[in-house]
Order: sequence, then structure tokens, then C-alpha cells
Amino acid sequence: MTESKGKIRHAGPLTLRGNAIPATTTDQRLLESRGPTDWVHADPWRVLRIQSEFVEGFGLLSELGRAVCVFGSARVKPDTEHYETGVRIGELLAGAGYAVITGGGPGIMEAANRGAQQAGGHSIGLGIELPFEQKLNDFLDMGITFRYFFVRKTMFVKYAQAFIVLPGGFGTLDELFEAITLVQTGKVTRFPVVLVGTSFWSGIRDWINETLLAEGMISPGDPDLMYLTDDPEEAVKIIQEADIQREMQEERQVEATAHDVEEASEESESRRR
Ligand SMILES: CC(C)=CCNc1ncnc2c1ncn2[C@@H]1O[C@H](COP(=O)(O)O)[C@@H](O)[C@H]1O
Repeated sequence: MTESKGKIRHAGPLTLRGNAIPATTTDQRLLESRGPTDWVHADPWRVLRIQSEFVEGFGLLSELGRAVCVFGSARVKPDTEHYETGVRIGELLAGAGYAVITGGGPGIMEAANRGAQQAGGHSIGLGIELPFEQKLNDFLDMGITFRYFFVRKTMFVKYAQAFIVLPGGFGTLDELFEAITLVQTGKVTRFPVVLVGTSFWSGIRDWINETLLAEGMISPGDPDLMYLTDDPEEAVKIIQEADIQREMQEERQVEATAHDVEEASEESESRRR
């Protein structure tokens, strides 16, 4: 087909006219064994890659069971206070029956994975492809490296029941505020977000109260979406208690539904009589 103005081409769901009509068809480009390959870097092709990342991620994680994400700096070194806290939290989570999910990198991520593995738990790393050479840490039972940050973030939120956030930089803040925004907007419910390290986090906590809340940028209950502690045991206890609450609420919902069904069937029975 030529590229004259009046022509029209339907390509799947697309309608193309005039100069928008490509010189070759999709099938031609697919079957062409040689020739320009820059189309693999085009956006439509990226969509497939994005889809395939979702498929891989869902496939790997769908049978995970209860899990908690641990976030924190990629830069802290072993034998430092924050690293040791990360190890302890990994151990405690594993002891409480939670799989530990991290970003799969160094620092706090490595610490939490190390702790989980040390305690015989399930240790998972969801890594990210970065412009500089970077490998998954050595303490993972299961690891996957994502191309796209947003796909990886979906996995963190979908497969964890809670977030624990240790000291960190931009990456950690991004993950923290993503989680809180999802809870604030009701996209995820009953999802505890626990900050560990009171002296590190109190500055931002105070700013949230004294500036965000004071200027009406958030609602009065919003600062309570985050728990703040120094104690790894307390962090894990907060998550366990939230789990118990969630189970109780689910049971109440099941009972209420059963009760409604019973009432409805009694009513229709008496109408029939
Ligand atoms: C030494 C170095 C910079 C390595 C970067 N390698 C990384 N590997 C995997 N996840 C990462 C990495 N950097 C940042 N992140 C993500 O962002 C958070 C840490 O970023 P930050 O250090 O707080 O800002 C982690 O929870 C993780 O999910």
C-alpha cells in the first residue's frame, strides 16, 4: 500500500491514514530476518516487555504466603548499627512465619535477606536493572531482576502484608511514600507501615505533623498511618497484631454473609409456605 493521503490501513485495533501508514506491515517487519532492528526499542514493543515482567513476577510470587517487605538504604555496610538492625528484623520476620521481600540489592536489603535466611525463612529479592553493574545479593532463595521500577513496585505491594522501613535515601523515601499513599487513598487496606529508627525518622515525622498537617495538606488521621519504633521486636509485633485484626475482620465478614444467606433463605421458605 502506498502512503498517499486518501489511503487507510487497519492494523489490529489501529486505523492509520496518510503519512501515518508505515511502508511495511507488522508481519513483514516480524518475518524480516535482517534489516533495521531499532523497532525493538519502540514503545509498543516495550509494552510486551512490561507485560512479560508482570507475568514473571506474578508467576514467581503467587504462592508466597504471608510476606513483609523490608526497605532501606543500599549503601550501609555490614557491621554497622543499621545493618545489624536489618539482620535482626529479617530473623524476627522469618521466625514469625513471614517471607522477607527486599529490593535484592546491598545494604539494608542484604541485611534483611541475610537475617531471613539465617533464621531458616524464605528470602526474596526483587532487584532492579540499573545503569551501573549491580548484582542480586547472596542471601536470596528467590530473586528476579526487573527492568521497570513500576512493575517491581507493584510486586512489593501485591505480595506483602506490611512494610518495614529502615533508614535510607531517595529510593527508600519513594517506597515509603508510595506505601502510605496507597493506604491513605484506600487502594490497599489494613497495611501497616513501620519505620524503624526514631532518631533518623523523627525529623520527617515532625515535618509531617508541623507542616503538612498544620497547612491542611493531609488529614488529621494520616500521620497515624506510620508507626515509629526503635525496637525490631515491636515492629514485627505491630505487623502480627494487624494480621490478627485482619483475620478477625475477615471471619466477621464471612459470618455476616452466612447470616444474611440464612435469613434470605428462611424468608423465601416462609413465603413459599
Ligand atoms: C550501592 C548502590 C547505590 C546500589 C544500588 N542498588 C540497588 N539495588 C536494588 N534496589 C535498590 C538499589 N538502590 C536503590 N534501590 C531501591 O531503593 C531503596 C534504597 O534506596 P536508597 O539507598 O534509600 O536511595 C531500596 O529499598 C531498593 O528497593
